[in-house]
Amino acid sequence: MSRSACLIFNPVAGQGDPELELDQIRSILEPEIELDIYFTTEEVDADELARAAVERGVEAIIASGGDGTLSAAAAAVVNTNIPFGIISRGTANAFAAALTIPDTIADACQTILQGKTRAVDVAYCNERLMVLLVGIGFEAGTVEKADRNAKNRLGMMAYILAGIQELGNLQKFAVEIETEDKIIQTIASAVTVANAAPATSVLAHGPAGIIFDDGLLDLTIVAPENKTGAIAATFHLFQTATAGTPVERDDIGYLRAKTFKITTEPPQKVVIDGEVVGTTPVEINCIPEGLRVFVPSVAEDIPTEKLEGLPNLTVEMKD
Ligand SMILES: Nc1ncnc2c1ncn2[C@@H]1O[C@H](COP(=O)(O)OP(=O)(O)OP(=O)(O)O)[C@@H](O)[C@H]1O
Repeated sequence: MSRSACLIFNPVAGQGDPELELDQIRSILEPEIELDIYFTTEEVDADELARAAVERGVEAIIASGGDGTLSAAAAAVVNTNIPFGIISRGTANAFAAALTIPDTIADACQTILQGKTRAVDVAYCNERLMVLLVGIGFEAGTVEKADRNAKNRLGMMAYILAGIQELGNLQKFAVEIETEDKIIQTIASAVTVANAAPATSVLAHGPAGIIFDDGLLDLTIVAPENKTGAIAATFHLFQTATAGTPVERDDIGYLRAKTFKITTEPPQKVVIDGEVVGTTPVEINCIPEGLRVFVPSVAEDIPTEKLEGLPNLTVEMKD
């Protein structure tokens, strides 16, 4: 056995049985990787454990928990060049979906065993790390309503129901957005700045695709007139995010930049990678290739050919 890693494990994440899940991780990884295992507690979070691991000079850091655990651990690993492994066991698992990493324990462990890494961008939002996205306005209410209890009872449905409830409270705010080369002022209900985003984070999907290693961030402004408009806008975002096409509604706008300074009137709550962490104003700066992540060695490319299933199909390969 020549490889070693620090495994940071959140024993209360998700809705599974943590003992069984840890056994499964150990049974797959330990034949090849010597694991030094640390548990998060209410007092000691993944960030603190990962910082200590970086100081010990570990070969790799693997975090296992929900998006909160993964984001906290990643904060300590940024700009260290230490490879970072992700084993998602949370409710939303947006991290894995956005970075195209498998979200089952078995496949996530295989990805780490394969050993292939890829440099991905990250960003700092008011000095706090963001790997996925920052949500201003609408998203905070959704995250606050989907608390630990609701997630334990309902899983992913907790977020969906909270989102529907929040549509009833839709608030508008004045926003000023400053990039490297422009200043924009408008009225919005949600502003989302994404480095990487799963298709389920519909409010981030104004542009056709969010690329997590292009050195840029994508900002989407959603500004519906009323609740009916909000439902129509959300549905349109859902359709375009799924199809990978840009939005085409007057009440949704988007732009791409390295840096965003955002102020709102009145101040709005800010959600970073799924956690409510303060209020506007925010300054968000992209850190190109700041995190080295274990990724599947076979990229999950969109297939360019599909023939099987066609009637009376024959395929003859030419010399
Ligand atoms: N041993 C523990 N006991 C109680 N709380 C813990 C413990 N370890 C971590 N936590 C808390 O768990 C939260 C992070 O949970 P995490 O995001 O990993 O899982 P989740 O909430 O199930 O997933 P998701 O973010 O996908 O909804 C943090 O607030 C952290 O303080």
